[in-house]
Amino acid sequence: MSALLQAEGLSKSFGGVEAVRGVSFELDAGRILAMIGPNGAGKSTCFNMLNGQITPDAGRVRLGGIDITGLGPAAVWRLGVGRTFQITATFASMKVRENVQVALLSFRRRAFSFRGFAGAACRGEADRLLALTGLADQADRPCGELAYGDLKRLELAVALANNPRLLLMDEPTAGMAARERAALMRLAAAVAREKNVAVLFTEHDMDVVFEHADAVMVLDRGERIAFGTPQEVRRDPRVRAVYLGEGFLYDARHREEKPA
Ligand SMILES: Nc1ncnc2c1ncn2[C@@H]1O[C@H](COP(=O)(O)OP(=O)(O)OP(=O)(O)O)[C@@H](O)[C@H]1O
Repeated sequence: MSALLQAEGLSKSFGGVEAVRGVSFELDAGRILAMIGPNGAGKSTCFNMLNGQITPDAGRVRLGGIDITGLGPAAVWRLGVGRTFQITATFASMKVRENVQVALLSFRRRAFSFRGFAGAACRGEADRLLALTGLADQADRPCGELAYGDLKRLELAVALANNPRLLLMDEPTAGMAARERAALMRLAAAVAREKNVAVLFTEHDMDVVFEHADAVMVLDRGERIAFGTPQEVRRDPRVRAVYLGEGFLYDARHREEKPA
């Protein structure tokens, strides 16, 4: 059986800059893939080609065997690609539950009005998503009052509203304290397994990457330079060269990797 997500030879240039060059990879349902690389490696451009924000110059993207290359973000979202953003994207004045309801209504193409928000629409389903993401007891609070970690959970609940088969998470733990980071990624991993959702995330925190990803893809200057299990990638000489001098290969959790 073919993989849920198949990216084949993706390329994109901006003027003279080749942001992504011939990147291919596959991702199965229920698996978690981290995409890492130094600043400017092409991670965001790759992400944007997967969710339809950018049309590749070359290459194809297939989801469940269907070619989605060149479709816009709304069409890609409808086909089952959810996305969380680096900057939290919720409506501050609305309640937590209402934010999820709006996402659910939007997916069902049902009309809603901000002034006369019905309150009852999709309420049960919204509450199920809030329970799944550990926010049941915050459902009636305005989003503007939430702690940052809870806002990120809410983003995850909103991203799950279209029942995605693939979830794209752009630096999901940016700005969070270490304990919160681990909790959010444990949650994302649990959701991936429970709902058989494939997760692709970009991340600068290597502890998060090595602890939560099933596989890691490394980009450098637009090219894929490594793909494998966290252990394989950590040992890869090209990856080591790219990250030379950065502590992540030798951090406290992987003492066995520390050079003598
Ligand atoms: N819209 C754009 N116009 C011009 N150049 C761009 C555009 N988007 C990206 N680039 C360039 O393409 C290259 C790859 O950028 P991209 O943002 O994809 O990298 P990244 O790995 O996500 O970086 P970071 O970790 O800093 O977010 C960079 O050289 C960047 O300057």
